Amino acid sequence: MRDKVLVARQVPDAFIEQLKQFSEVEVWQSELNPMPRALFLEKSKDATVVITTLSEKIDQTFFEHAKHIKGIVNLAVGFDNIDMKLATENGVIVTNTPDVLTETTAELGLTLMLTTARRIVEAARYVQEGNWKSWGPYLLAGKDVYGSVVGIYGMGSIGEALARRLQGFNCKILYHNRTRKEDSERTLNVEYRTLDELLNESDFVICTAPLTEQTKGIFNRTAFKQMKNTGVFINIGRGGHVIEDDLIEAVKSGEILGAGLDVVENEPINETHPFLDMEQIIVLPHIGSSTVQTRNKMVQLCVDNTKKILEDEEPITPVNIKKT
Ligand SMILES: NC(=O)C1=CN([C@@H]2O[C@H](COP(=O)(O)OP(=O)(O)OC[C@H]3O[C@@H](n4cnc5c(N)ncnc54)[C@H](O)[C@@H]3O)[C@@H](O)[C@H]2O)C=CC1
Ligand SMILES: CC(=O)C(=O)O
Repeated sequence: MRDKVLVARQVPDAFIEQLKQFSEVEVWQSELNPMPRALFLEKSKDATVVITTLSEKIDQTFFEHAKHIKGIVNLAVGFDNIDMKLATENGVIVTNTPDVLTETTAELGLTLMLTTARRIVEAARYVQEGNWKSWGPYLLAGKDVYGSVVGIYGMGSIGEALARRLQGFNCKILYHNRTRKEDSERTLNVEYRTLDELLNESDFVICTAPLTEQTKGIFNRTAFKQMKNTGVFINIGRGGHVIEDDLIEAVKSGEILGAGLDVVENEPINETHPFLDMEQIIVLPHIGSSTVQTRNKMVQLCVDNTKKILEDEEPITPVNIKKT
């Protein structure tokens, strides 16, 4: 019998055709809505590989259902949806999609900085709503990215790609990372700081770290208090890095100027979320990697990783188990 691959998010047909060349395939037919949890668990029962997104939680319940599972192929570089300890204990290979999305996500990070600093969303809405009758409130509202001090929290692939872009804006670039990166300091002209120093000194603080037990809730009341009153917080990491009530309080009380968020804690949010009442908080619907070219590269990498796992070969981008 052929192995079954369960694809939990609709992807272009050409990729499904590739998968069908070496496996049975079941696909959740919606690009927009995640596969319902009960259905995902049911369909995982006879799957050898599942191709997942951040919506699919891979936990104890999953492993109780997916008795034949060999690989979890995550359509994302972040894998905080997966209990890695359990996966490894169960001998299950996990793969992700590093590198192919780095430049696109950094580009979105820079876009979000510029958008937030120059208040592009509110200014465009002001015109759309027919309010541009005289030189309005946005004439004196912007903040320069050019020449500013930018603190990058998490100097990995995306952090470095962002640093390269910010050089063109003549920024002083500070970073905080789990381990100090002396090579990057030399090649990218970035300076290491403790997190406290980074928060104190930066005009923009941008989070590009993975969500882990150590980074969860790191942007909280204490952190925002350390930032400049004119400081802007940008998050392209994960919503879980931020205590959202503390961010709202920090912006309302003027402890920081504003925030641009590509990610929030419970995605998607609806119009009742308090962020959406606040002009100085811009929220995007988690589109860091969302260009057609990059999403296609991510899916192709998932197909290639799946094939390797089914052929008992080392996958291209494993997160945990390496064959010796
Ligand atoms: N908004 C979006 O659409 C996207 C968001 N992401 C997020 O960005 C994250 C980073 O992606 P990459 O740069 O490709 O990963 P990466 O693994 O290349 O870089 C992560 C960096 O964070 C550092 N780090 C880990 N724990 C830390 C800690 N406790 N304190 C300080 N630094 C720490 C690591 O040492 C590493 O340098 C992903 O895990 C994901 O959560 C990634 C892609 C798209
Ligand atoms: C899309 C995303 O958030 C990731 O690749 O981690």
